[in-house]
Amino acid sequence: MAVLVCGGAGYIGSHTVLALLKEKVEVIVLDNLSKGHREALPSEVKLYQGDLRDEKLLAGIFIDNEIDGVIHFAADSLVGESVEAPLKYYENNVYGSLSLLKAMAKHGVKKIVFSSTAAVYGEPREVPIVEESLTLPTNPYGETKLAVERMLKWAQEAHGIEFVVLRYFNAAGAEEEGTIGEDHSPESHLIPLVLEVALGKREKIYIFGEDYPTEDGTCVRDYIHVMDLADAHLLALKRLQRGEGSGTYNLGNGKGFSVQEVIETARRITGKPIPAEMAPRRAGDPAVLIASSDKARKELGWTSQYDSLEKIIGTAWKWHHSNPYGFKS
Ligand SMILES: NC(=O)c1ccc[n+]([C@@H]2O[C@H](COP(=O)([O-])OP(=O)(O)OC[C@H]3O[C@@H](n4cnc5c(N)ncnc54)[C@H](O)[C@@H]3O)[C@@H](O)[C@H]2O)c1
Ligand SMILES: O=c1ccn([C@@H]2O[C@H](COP(=O)(O)OP(=O)(O)O[C@H]3O[C@H](CO)[C@@H](O)[C@H](O)[C@H]3O)[C@@H](O)[C@H]2O)c(=O)[nH]1
Repeated sequence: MAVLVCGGAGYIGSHTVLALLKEKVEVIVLDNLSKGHREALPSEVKLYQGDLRDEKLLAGIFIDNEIDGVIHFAADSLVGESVEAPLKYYENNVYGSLSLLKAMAKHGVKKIVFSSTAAVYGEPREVPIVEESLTLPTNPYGETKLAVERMLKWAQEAHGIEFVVLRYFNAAGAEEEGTIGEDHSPESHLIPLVLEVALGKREKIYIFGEDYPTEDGTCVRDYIHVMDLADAHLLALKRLQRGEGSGTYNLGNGKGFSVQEVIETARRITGKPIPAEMAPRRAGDPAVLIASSDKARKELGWTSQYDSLEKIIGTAWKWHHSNPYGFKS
């Protein structure tokens, strides 16, 4: 089977490509390299360097390749930026997905796995968060992801496109051998920033808020290893192949760690002091985000291999330590 991976040169996409290749799935990647890296992909992978919104390019890809299914990672995904530039998010995330779904409907491709996010829930009313929890995004990023989720539902009804929506919590870590890892520019995620301090690339880490209603006052998040996410995509594709129908799944470890706990764990793993300084809250940050992934375990057969913060930060450190400047291109 051949799978088109949109955004496959990005962080989670490139790790998923590795998992697909391991299972001998033929992979075709579409990525405009706005955030991704050619180097993150094995040389044998066919890369179309172009944009999801380029309808001619998409038509060509579907005509030239026998594509059985699509995994769709391509999006802008910075919460803060989305508040400042909401239309950019509607343009890329909603219009890009619309363009993809139109091409799929036209070329008779009926399976898609879509990257959604915990940000669709907004400020949770209960933790752990289950899939039926209220979806009330507090920023345009989450709003655009929810809009695509709804578009998928209608595309299924009208065009028979079956979907698996995966709502990831906080992706972190790197492929075990340290060959690929996270390299965002600018970087905004906590774990890579903390490790950049350990590497001496940054002076200190700023802790955004110490007055949250949590045990140590800092925000709590559910960190999930990128290879566990990659596995979930394979399982989602298999579910669609078995004809078990569409579904929406949370993906997290079901355990929350505070910003302070992340920093302390990174200090232990790296053996570096990692200076930290308190800073004001970051707009739009919920205090606690923890997933219930029971549905993914039950219906996809998903399990987490990297279920401790030590394992997650350990693999991230291996990547950052041996590639302090990330990918070359
Ligand atoms: N990283 C996380 O913690 C996290 C959590 C929840 C959801 N997600 C979602 O998962 C997906 C992947 O996240 P990531 O961290 O790997 O991001 P990323 O930025 O590393 O990867 C996205 C890739 O898509 C490409 N891209 C973006 N717009 C494109 C377009 N119009 N045409 C072609 N290519 C395009 C980028 O160049 C990049 O390679 C995103 O959809 C994101 O919203 C990420
Ligand atoms: O320099 C920093 C960076 C982050 N944080 C805090 O660390 C936590 C985690 O932040 P970050 O790594 O930026 O992740 P989130 O903002 O939680 O968002 C991630 O996880 C969400 C799902 O939970 C996804 O929707 C987003 O795409 C993904 O970026 C938050 O409380 C931040 O306030 C700091 O204190 N200092």
